[in-house]
Amino acid sequence: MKTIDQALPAQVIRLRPANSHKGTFGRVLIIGGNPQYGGAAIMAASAAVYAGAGLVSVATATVNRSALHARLPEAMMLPYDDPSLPALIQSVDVIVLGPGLGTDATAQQVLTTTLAAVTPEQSVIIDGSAITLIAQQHLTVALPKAVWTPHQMEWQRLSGLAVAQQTPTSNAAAASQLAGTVIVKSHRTEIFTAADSFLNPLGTPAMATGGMGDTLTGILAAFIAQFGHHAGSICAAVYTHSAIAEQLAQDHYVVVPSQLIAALPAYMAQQAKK
Ligand SMILES: NC(=O)C1=CN([C@@H]2O[C@H](COP(=O)(O)OP(=O)(O)OC[C@H]3O[C@@H](n4cnc5c(N)ncnc54)[C@H](O)[C@@H]3O)[C@@H](O)[C@H]2O)[C@@H](O)CC1
Ligand SMILES: Nc1ncnc2c1ncn2[C@@H]1O[C@H](COP(=O)(O)OP(=O)(O)O)[C@@H](O)[C@H]1O
Ligand SMILES: [Mg+2]
Repeated sequence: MKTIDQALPAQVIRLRPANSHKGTFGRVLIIGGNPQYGGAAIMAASAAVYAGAGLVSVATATVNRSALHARLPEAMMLPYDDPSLPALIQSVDVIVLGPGLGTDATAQQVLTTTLAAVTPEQSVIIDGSAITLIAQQHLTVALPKAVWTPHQMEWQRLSGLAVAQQTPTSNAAAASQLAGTVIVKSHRTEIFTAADSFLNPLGTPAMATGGMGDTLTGILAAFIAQFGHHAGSICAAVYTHSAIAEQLAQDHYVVVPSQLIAALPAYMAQQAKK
């Protein structure tokens, strides 16, 4: 397993070309946020906007509309049970499926609609409740550009490996059974691509607070949208999330996801100039 190099974010995060527009930096769609977990979709969308995605939309429960618009006017919104969801899905480059989606019948319907609408060219980050639903039903997801982001409990559900059995070797074997890339999140996150595996050397217990993983999905989506779907972008996104948290944790007991999100543009400008 390779350790992610501290020079990687500067290699991946580039200065923006002068001749560019919002379309240059990719279209991201966040699908999640039921009436109980609207904040998860808002944090994922905020992270995508602040990490530089060109256009960000959110498909979420209707009740979250005002909160989303008040908190993040840059994002567009569609109710996740709207009949035009498949058309919206097909118009974007990167989809985040699952933060705060929940596991009830509505969530199941949204999952089914989304998996039927996505194409193999699209990057799909599968997180949170979507992982739990897919694991419960033993669904096979054959998307080559899937990026799975389970925490250890979600990974237990998906892989069948109890948390105590989640060693790098057994994680790699289980990850190879899934299409795409698997990010097994823990205090030292591991990343498994088809060809390689990587260890994130950063991260702090100040990150152990609800919404931190929702935030990672937005950063991943924005990095893939801007810098391409490859191991470098994915590892740089994971590293950036933890690097900013470590900086903030020097003088903050807990790193609040919204605070990490607000720090993204400055961190990225610094890396782009290197
Ligand atoms: N503000 C919000 O709206 C929030 C919504 N959330 C959403 O709530 C839904 C349920 O997710 P949960 O993760 O809470 O529930 P899960 O049922 O998936 O996880 C249950 C528990 O697993 C335990 N656990 C063991 N090892 C862990 C590890 N390494 N990392 C994280 N947890 C570990 C934790 O105690 C956690 O509460 C997801 O859709 C998620 O996106 C959460 O992200 C929390 C914040
Ligand atoms: N003690 C810790 N040390 C390092 N990183 C942590 C620690 N606790 C949590 N994290 C990171 O925070 C994120 C938590 O993700 P997740 O549990 O999905 O959060 P949520 O679903 O509440 O948004 C992961 O990226 C994980 O690696
Ligand atoms: Mg999570």
